[in-house]
Amino acid sequence: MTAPELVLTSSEMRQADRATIENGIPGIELMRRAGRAVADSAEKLAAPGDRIIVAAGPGQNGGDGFIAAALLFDRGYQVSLGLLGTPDRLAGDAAEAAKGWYGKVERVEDLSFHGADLIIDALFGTGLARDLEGAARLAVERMNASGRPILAVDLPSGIDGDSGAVRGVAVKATRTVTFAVRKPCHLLMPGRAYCGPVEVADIGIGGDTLEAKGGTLFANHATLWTHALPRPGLSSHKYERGHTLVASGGATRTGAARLAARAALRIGSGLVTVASPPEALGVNAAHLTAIMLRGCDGPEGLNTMLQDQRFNSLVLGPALGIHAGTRAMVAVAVHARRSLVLDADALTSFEGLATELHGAFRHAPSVLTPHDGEFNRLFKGHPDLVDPASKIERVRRAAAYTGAVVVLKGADTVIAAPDGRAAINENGTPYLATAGSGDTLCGLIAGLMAQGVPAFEAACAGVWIHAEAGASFGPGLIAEDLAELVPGVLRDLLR
Ligand SMILES: NC(=O)C1=CN([C@@H]2O[C@H](COP(=O)(O)OP(=O)(O)OC[C@H]3O[C@@H](n4cnc5c(N)ncnc54)[C@H](OP(=O)(O)O)[C@@H]3O)[C@@H](O)[C@H]2O)[C@@H](O)CC1
Ligand SMILES: Nc1ncnc2c1ncn2[C@@H]1O[C@H](COP(=O)(O)OP(=O)(O)O)[C@@H](O)[C@H]1O
Ligand SMILES: [K+]
Repeated sequence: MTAPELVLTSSEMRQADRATIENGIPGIELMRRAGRAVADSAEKLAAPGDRIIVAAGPGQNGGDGFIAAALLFDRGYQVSLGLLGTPDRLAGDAAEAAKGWYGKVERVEDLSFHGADLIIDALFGTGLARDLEGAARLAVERMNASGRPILAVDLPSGIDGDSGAVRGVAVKATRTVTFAVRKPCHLLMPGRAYCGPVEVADIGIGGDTLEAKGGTLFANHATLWTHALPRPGLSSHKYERGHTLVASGGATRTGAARLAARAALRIGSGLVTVASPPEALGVNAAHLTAIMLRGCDGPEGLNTMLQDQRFNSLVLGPALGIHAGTRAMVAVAVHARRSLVLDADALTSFEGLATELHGAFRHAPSVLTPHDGEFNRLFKGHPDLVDPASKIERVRRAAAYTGAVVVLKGADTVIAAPDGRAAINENGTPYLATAGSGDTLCGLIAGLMAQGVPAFEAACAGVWIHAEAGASFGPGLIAEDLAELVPGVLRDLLR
């Protein structure tokens, strides 16, 4: 089976780099391999003899640029190179690499990018330390304005490697070639949108080293969780496949719960029940067939229902109402120690009250699924959770704080577990931004947990399957479609 795809932060990558050097591959050799990968990648974007302009920065990213420039010159291209700063500032391997470039070292300010068939952006990589200003900023703006194809070395200059944020201004790359593994900025927004297709070049940093220095952050693909997906055996009966309970809102707010319930059933929960306030029983009954329905009056009603141990997975939040009653229902669910997914109103009801959720979810598999707005409302007053620039860091901290797996939704949904594991999702589509889409996601995750899938794997699988279903449909997608598309996605996964 293919291993999960590791993603390393800038500092983890530096450690892997150092360990590789200590194990006997000199830094300059790693840089030569990186530069060769850049040259090889450039050839895919250029025609023989094309004019290639390299913009090199003052660090090792610039060093990669010098190596690539020399190789491309040897391969018959017309190559010019401009440096940001002066050659005497180059140090270490970058200074060594610069010695292999026999052409003129121009000032990056003097380069005319309009004349290029291809630009190689080797200004900054993982060492970017602050916003771009002055000559650096101007160089990036001029590259972008040229309209010429740009190959980014490691990452587009101006993008923060760990957060994917734009530090003032950033190169809009046509393609990016990175080394050993992808970095967070290749998957997180807005960085992902600046990279173009990302090529990962093997420069001889071993899998064991990458695993040892990273090992907790992944791209969210099936390789991460497919082993945990339920596969019913020949003699399985529905009671072995779990019973998901979804709490419904009042008479005019019932659709969200039914969307979640339908998704839980489609993902394989053996039974699904909607727990409905008495006044909404009629509306719910008119719309449910395979899904069961029970009257449930607030927190006490939920408490009574949960005496039945067969309800092993719960969804609370979609259209439940923002008030103390919802908080009380969450308390009942937490006390009952069932698998739990909390979304929407169940999260917003704790606005400003996040301390009540501190460590609350440690004792049972639990998943919180906020979007940015819900996340910021829930954790406002906790700058350590809302302020970090990196979405991965925010989600990891929220997971550690609450004891739940946290799914921070968006175009770059990040899933993190209290133990530090995290995954970034990238197979979504903007068509998923439609009313009720999040409710469906809750149901998928709860339905997987009902079948015994651990919380982190259930959250990662739920997010991926949800996104895959949405992407397979495309324009015109509405939330009702999503659950119906799940069987097709599952069929491919379980094949
Ligand atoms: N890891 C690996 O396995 C391998 C890594 N390799 C390559 O190394 C790259 C990382 O190299 P790196 O650490 O030297 O950092 P890099 O991105 O060149 O930038 C640092 C320089 O920029 C400067 N600077 C920073 N911000 C600035 C700003 N806003 N405006 C202006 N200046 C600014 C900063 O100067 P200072 O902050 O000191 O003023 C420093 O001089 C990596 O991306 C990959 O391409 C490969 O060669 C081989 C294998
Ligand atoms: N641009 C996008 N690309 C990919 N997925 C997206 C995008 N925008 C939203 N989504 C996904 O759509 C879903 C929307 O959920 P949510 O915001 O809770 O909506 P609702 O409350 O209407 O159900 C989330 O799973 C989110 O990750
Ligand atoms: K770069």
